[in-house]
Amino acid sequence: MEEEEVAFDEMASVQRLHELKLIAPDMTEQGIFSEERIKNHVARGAGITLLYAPERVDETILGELETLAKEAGVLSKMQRMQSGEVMNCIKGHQSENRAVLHTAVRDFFGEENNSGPAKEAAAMAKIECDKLKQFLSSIGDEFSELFMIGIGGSDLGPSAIYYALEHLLIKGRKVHFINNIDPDSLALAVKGADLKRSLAVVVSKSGSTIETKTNEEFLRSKFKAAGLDPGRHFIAVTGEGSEMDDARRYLKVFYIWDWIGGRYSSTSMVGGVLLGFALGFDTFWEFLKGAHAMDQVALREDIRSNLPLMGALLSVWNRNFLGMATLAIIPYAQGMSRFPAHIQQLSMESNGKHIDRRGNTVSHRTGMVIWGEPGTNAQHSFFQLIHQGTDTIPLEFIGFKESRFGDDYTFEKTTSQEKLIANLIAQAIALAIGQKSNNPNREFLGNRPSHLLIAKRQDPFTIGALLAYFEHKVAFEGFIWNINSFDQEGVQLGKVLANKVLNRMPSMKSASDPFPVADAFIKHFGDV
Ligand SMILES: O=P(O)(O)OC[C@H]1O[C@](O)(CO)[C@@H](O)[C@@H]1O
Repeated sequence: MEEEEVAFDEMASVQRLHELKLIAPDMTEQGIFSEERIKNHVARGAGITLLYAPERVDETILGELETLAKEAGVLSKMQRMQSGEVMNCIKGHQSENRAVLHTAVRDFFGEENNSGPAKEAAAMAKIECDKLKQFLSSIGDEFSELFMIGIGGSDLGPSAIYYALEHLLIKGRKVHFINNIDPDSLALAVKGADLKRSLAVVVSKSGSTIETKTNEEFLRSKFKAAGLDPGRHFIAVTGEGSEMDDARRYLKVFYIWDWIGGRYSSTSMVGGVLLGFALGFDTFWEFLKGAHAMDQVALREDIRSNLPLMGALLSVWNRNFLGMATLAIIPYAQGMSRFPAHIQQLSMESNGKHIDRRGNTVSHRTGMVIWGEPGTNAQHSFFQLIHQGTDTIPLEFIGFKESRFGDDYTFEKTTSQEKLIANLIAQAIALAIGQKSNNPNREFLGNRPSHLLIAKRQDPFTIGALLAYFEHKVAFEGFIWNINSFDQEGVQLGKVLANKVLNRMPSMKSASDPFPVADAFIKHFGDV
């Protein structure tokens, strides 16, 4: 059997980990959360420190998790993925059969250890970067606003990154995100916008997503109504050869290719046009550098210093052995407020699978439900359930030592930034060690695991590294579970049915009910 075919439940390490879960360390034991433990549970790379002392692991468990990583051959899979092998496939069944090369679109920074498909992909991506640089300098100050139209992977990552780096917004520039098919999004965005000085970037890898197409036409109609030629304002980012690949309709067309999955595409032109326009090309370049630095970390053979692999192993431990179904991503940084939504798509669209890489139904759990909100706000809303509810919810905290603007205030001897980070640390400790009390209402059971991703500041390099950390963490989880993390067949059925319902709607309209929702519902069920 090939290395990549090892079924999760058949690995010897998996059997041993099932035994070890029964003796997982009790974090509420006095003295367990020692300085030595904290020092021994740290990994550093690409400017990020991963602190995982609050997880329910000890040396024996970590050793066995390392064996699991080796048995599943995850490092060789990561290497093969980054060098352009076809990793997006289901053997013996029709599937996308593609390379997975999002790492190539940021592989310009020196190591150049790639050859073959990865090298070719990097060269194609570099041409798009050069095109972008040239385009941005050619428009000068002609445009001050940008509408970004796209949905899912063509929106979530770029907008999450934009908000994380918004403090670097070029003076006088403004961006609007239009994703939902809800017409109110667009109606609100164009209110007060100066269309004469606006660009619109339409992002769709397939070039055929109905929400994006509709919003594009809707926005074009606004430009036309203002007496403007959309062809002088609209830019496309799309798959080469897609129906949007039409230079006559756009001021400029930028390309992505089928070897970049939508949710893994933020470092391609999918994020590039928006980030370059809003923050400047050099900022975008620094962001790519950070992502590339984490790509290198993901190849580290020493598992304890491979941050995304360690993150994946901890999640697999919590998911498959300690039985946890969800994971909360809690950034202690308001600018990161859209990051949980991006990681949610990245992880749930990738690892929401119940078949393995041969099409067999798996006998183990796969992707977790991902959700989250920034702290400290989250503490004042749903943390009660995390502390004292009946489900154990692991957490992935993100924090920065410095604030973005450096504009802070000392109140009662500490700054706001210090209060923010103190809260993060306090939550991780409180959730792990709990609190004993004679009053059951004041008792905290503890043993609620978490780990912390800490960096100096929210700069472009760090945000790139954090993005790539999650991309690789998700891929490593998929490698361990032996599933294909790179397709998304599950979202197709809904799209097909929505079109059927839409096609029927006109014939069902009547004077008394121009929007026959209930009838459409009944008719459709009747047909199934
Ligand atoms: O970039 P496109 O082709 O418009 O797709 C948008 C999104 O829709 C999906 O295909 C899911 O419907 C995502 O995977 C993708 O990120």
